[in-house]
Amino acid sequence: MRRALIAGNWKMNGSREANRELLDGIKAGIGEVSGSDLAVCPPFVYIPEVAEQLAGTPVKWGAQNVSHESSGAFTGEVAPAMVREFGCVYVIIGHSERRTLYGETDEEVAKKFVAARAAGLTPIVCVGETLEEREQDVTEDVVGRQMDAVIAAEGAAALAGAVIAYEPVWAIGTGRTATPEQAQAVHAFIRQRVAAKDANVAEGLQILYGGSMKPENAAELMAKPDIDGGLIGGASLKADQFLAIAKAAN
Ligand SMILES: O=C[C@H](O)COP(=O)(O)O
Repeated sequence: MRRALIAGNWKMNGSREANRELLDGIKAGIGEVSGSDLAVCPPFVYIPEVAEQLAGTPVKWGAQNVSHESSGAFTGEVAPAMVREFGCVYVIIGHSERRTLYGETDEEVAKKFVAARAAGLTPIVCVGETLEEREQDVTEDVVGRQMDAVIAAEGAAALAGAVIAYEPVWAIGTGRTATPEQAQAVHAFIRQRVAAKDANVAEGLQILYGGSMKPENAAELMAKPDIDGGLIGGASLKADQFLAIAKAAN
């Protein structure tokens, strides 16, 4: 039985004050969450303060991106070991905003996956198709290609302990959620893709759904057999909503 993970991707949002308020709210309600693990991924600069505020709580934290390099002349980049030093457990890799707005390729995502693991981080690898790709009926081609790039990097065994997030790009921040059936179909496809290489790893793999997940649709989505939690954007910025999503997995 896979345990659910509810991870908040704060994206480029927050302030020191707003973060404190949000984390205070999460900490106050965490006692009612029993069926899932929780994590938040703030912007880099807030990681040290978030680490202090969450120390000793069951809530883990992570980064939204990392370099595939470990050190050197890479202005503006942050190495995996650096965020690990501040207690990050997770790192989001290959979010569609990174792929679309910053040109990250499948190869780059695969390199970051390798670097993150080498530093002891748990990568949350994002995959997903655009609306145009869904309409052209090439969702499985796109997601399969994105998965294969990661699998090829170090073999399927490297996915043991990693996390995949299926995020249909057309559902991100749009209020338009994939139906539980649409999401389940792609989640099952992802698991199958890994199972073709390593059935045990596939069975244990946490596959999160992301894209306008909110308290109203979380239970229905997570009731599907291959949906093991959520990568939450907008709703992770409100403690009550984030906790309600987490409780939907109880
Ligand atoms: O990483 C999170 C996803 O991009 C989902 O964002 P959203 O919940 O605001 O649609």
